[in-house]
Amino acid sequence: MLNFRPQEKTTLVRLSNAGVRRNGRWLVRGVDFSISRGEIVTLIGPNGSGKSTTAKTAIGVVKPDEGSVERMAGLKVGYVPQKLSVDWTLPLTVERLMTLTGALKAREIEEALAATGMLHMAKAEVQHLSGGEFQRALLARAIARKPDLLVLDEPVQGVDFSGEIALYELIKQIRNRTGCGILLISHDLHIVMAETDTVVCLNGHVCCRGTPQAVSQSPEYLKLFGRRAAGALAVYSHHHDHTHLPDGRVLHADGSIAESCFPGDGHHHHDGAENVHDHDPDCGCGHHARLHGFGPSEKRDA
Ligand SMILES: Nc1ncnc2c1ncn2[C@@H]1O[C@H](COP(=O)(O)OP(=O)(O)OP(=O)(O)O)[C@@H](O)[C@H]1O
Repeated sequence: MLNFRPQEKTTLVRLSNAGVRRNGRWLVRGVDFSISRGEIVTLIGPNGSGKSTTAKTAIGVVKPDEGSVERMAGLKVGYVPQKLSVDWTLPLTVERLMTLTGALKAREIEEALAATGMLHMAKAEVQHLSGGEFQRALLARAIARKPDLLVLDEPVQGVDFSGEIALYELIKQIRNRTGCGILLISHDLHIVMAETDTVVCLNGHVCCRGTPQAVSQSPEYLKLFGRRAAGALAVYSHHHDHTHLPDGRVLHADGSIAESCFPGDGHHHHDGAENVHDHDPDCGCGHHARLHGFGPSEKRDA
């Protein structure tokens, strides 16, 4: 059930040509995208491609060294980082985890835990939670202050496939109920939430972007995981034709090495005609995405 008015297209955050440089190396460069209220943007990319850096830049934890980041005035962010610095040797209940970074009213804690299906575990020790329960507890903490933008850095880490589907379902429900914008970081290059409006693939810069669309039905997949799984996940498959070396230089498919990688640098090849070029045709990056959606034929409750 959609409780917010989707026509409200308020831009929450906009990155324009944003770049972050550390120790003489560009961690990310030329990043352009925006997130509006009710929108889901997913960042994908190989390890070290700059996903977390980009997310931190979007919320203001990291300042861009070039380009700009605009945020809606008074933007409230709920952030679930990739790693938590918590002393796991100390006892910590789910309830206490909720207030580690700031006070919350009992009612706010209760509502957030209920929304993530964790109310019955309020008194449970965090150390004993399963991977899926732990991620739900972190989600509860992030939504408790009713953020305009929810930033989730790998929210399905340590969660099995069924748990992953359930978590994506929950994230979708939170978006539908509150109308917040969601910036998701996916550790998986191939699987993103089907509800994602825009997938931004990073590899030190924006390689490509696209909309995960349901274009096919896989009987094996549906048999294995059921129809609900088909509605929750889509596959976004593509490849990179260059690798970013540890020193920041770029190794291209033809073996040549360049200082940086930008559209029109002449080091990218184009795929065969069978690929669907679903990203910005002007990007010129030479990366092409093919979407194999395991799509639902039925209309979802978005
Ligand atoms: N503060 C920093 N100073 C120097 N280098 C950094 C800093 N933060 C990140 N890096 C480097 O920047 C690159 C991008 O890191 P980032 O964590 O953004 O990538 P990622 O795509 O999120 O990676 P992963 O999938 O492994 O989590 C990495 O090579 C990382 O070592």
